[in-house]
Amino acid sequence: MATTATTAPAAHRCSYEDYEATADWLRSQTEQRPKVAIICGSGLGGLAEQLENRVVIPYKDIPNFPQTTVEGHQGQLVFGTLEGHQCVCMQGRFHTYEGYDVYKVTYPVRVFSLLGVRTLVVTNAAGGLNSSFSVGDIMLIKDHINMPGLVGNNPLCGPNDDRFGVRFPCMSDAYDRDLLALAQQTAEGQGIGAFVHQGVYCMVGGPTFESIAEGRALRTLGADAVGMSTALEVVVARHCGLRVLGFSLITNMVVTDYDSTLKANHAEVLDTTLMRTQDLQGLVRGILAQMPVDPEDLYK
Ligand SMILES: O=P(O)(O)O[C@@H]1C[C@H](O)[C@@H](CO)O1
Ligand SMILES: Nc1nc2[nH]cnc2c(=O)[nH]1
Repeated sequence: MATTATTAPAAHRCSYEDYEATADWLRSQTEQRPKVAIICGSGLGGLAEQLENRVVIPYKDIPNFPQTTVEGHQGQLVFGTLEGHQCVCMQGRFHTYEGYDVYKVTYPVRVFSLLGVRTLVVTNAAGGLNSSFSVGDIMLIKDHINMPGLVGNNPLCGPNDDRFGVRFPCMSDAYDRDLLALAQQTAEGQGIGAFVHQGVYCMVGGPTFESIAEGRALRTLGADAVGMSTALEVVVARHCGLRVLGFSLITNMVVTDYDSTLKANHAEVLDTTLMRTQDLQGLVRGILAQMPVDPEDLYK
């Protein structure tokens, strides 16, 4: 009998023991015990270079880890300290368009949770849909539209493992409002508020960029930016109780006009990340510098 995304065969899902085996192996490679995980988007891996006392572990050496296949994603975990926080950075993430299922794409998030991570910072490169945005703007993600999840391709499909979280997790609070406010305030303090906005990120499957009709439809749905990642990771992070802070770098404007001759392409995406990577790194550092090391102390 044919299987659908909602009834993925158990073999495609990962067991608690798989996640634990990976977490145990990572613990055996470093004494660092990160509380913050950072997933770096396309061309945005430079943030991991900022860590002090770095321990670098290639994905190919990590049990059960997938490999990155996309240009701009290096394929290694970097442990280290940033602004006083013990962090683990994914220099390269996984996407469903690479052929990975939603369980593999989100595999690292549950491993991070088992390692003791409490806060997840996600970054991505995205196409701008909001006509007031410009290329090079930074969007603080205040909400998402999880397009794969809405049609049943959700990493929480299948039997629920209560050791991670509840069967029906809430997503109306997916992006931590206190961290969002701190990010906005930090951006203003750093004098970059003019190109930092808040907005809704829509995840689509890719790897095609949007047709004009698709771009228009997503804008009508309420998306301010569109990309091919992040929402699945955030769903799994919220399921296991992590706080989430998300950033989209607007690397191109989605074409929504039949008279336009612009054509989205990955080279342009990577070029724009070069232009803004320092600002984004500075912003993340500025936020971490003001964030209490113990998340329980946040805003006490
Ligand atoms: O990993 P992210 O979401 O930053 O990567 C975006 C989406 C595609 O992977 C790629 C398209 O250029 O950039
Ligand atoms: N889907 C999608 N992903 C992107 N990632 C960077 N730019 C884009 C875009 O225009 N569309």
